Amino acid sequence: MTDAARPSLTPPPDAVAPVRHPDAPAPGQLIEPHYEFCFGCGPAQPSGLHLAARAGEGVEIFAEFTVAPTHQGGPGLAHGGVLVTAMDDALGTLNWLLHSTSVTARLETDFRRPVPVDSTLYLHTWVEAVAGRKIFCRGEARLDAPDGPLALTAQALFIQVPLEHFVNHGRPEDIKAAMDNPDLHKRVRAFEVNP
Ligand SMILES: CCCCCCCCCCCCCC(=O)SCCNC(=O)CCNC(=O)[C@H](O)C(C)(C)COP(=O)(O)OP(=O)(O)OC[C@H]1O[C@@H](n2cnc3c(N)ncnc32)[C@H](O)[C@@H]1OP(=O)(O)O
Repeated sequence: MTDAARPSLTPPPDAVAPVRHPDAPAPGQLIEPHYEFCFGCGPAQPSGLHLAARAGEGVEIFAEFTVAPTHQGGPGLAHGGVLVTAMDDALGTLNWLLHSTSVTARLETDFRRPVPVDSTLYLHTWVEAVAGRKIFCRGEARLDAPDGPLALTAQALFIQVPLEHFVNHGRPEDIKAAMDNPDLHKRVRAFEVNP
């Protein structure tokens, strides 16, 4: 599908190039999960994807995820929704490079080839442009090597939200537990910018 057919995912004429925040993780640095119970990257989520993400040189992320038997859709194949989750998380991790908090408003994914269990998906996501609160991003995922066959491509619109977005909408006991966690406090401070 052409960009013209995806108007809400195409940056408007007044959009600007993304700026890598001066305190963004250095290129090659492993990025800490934003939340230990995140289904995408949280280490405390037993059946989660355990996505491992690194900052790139630009406003970009390189991430890896190995498909486990718990991620199956068809026999021996990754579930499409799981692959979208991996892409969503790798796109969400771009927040660290902009030092903003944003959430997925729209995510369009093209599945280019089946992804078998035990294979590793190499994801690359980047911010294409920013227009006010709107962050236009793209991603691709390749099979078993950073330059392996293309398995997934995606285009997304993220919208910047204040930290209260999470506090106001999350289940209260999880918000309280997260607030009581000093490690999370440290991470949240990195995002203390007003959209
Ligand atoms: C404490 C831990 C901190 C962790 C931080 C890191 C978190 C990382 C998480 C990573 C995890 C992975 C990531 C995840 O999984 S994030 C989880 C999945 N996403 C969500 O739960 C988001 C749910 N949606 C919302 O909360 C609201 O709808 C948002 C906040 C998105 C917008 O509601 P808000 O009331 O604020 O704004 P608005 O409605 O005035 O819209 C503003 C503008 O945007 C345009 N628009 C809106 N939607 C769409 C759309 N679908 N297509 C096209 N355009 C759309 C809209 O037309 C308008 O444009 P314009 O009229 O101005 O031109």
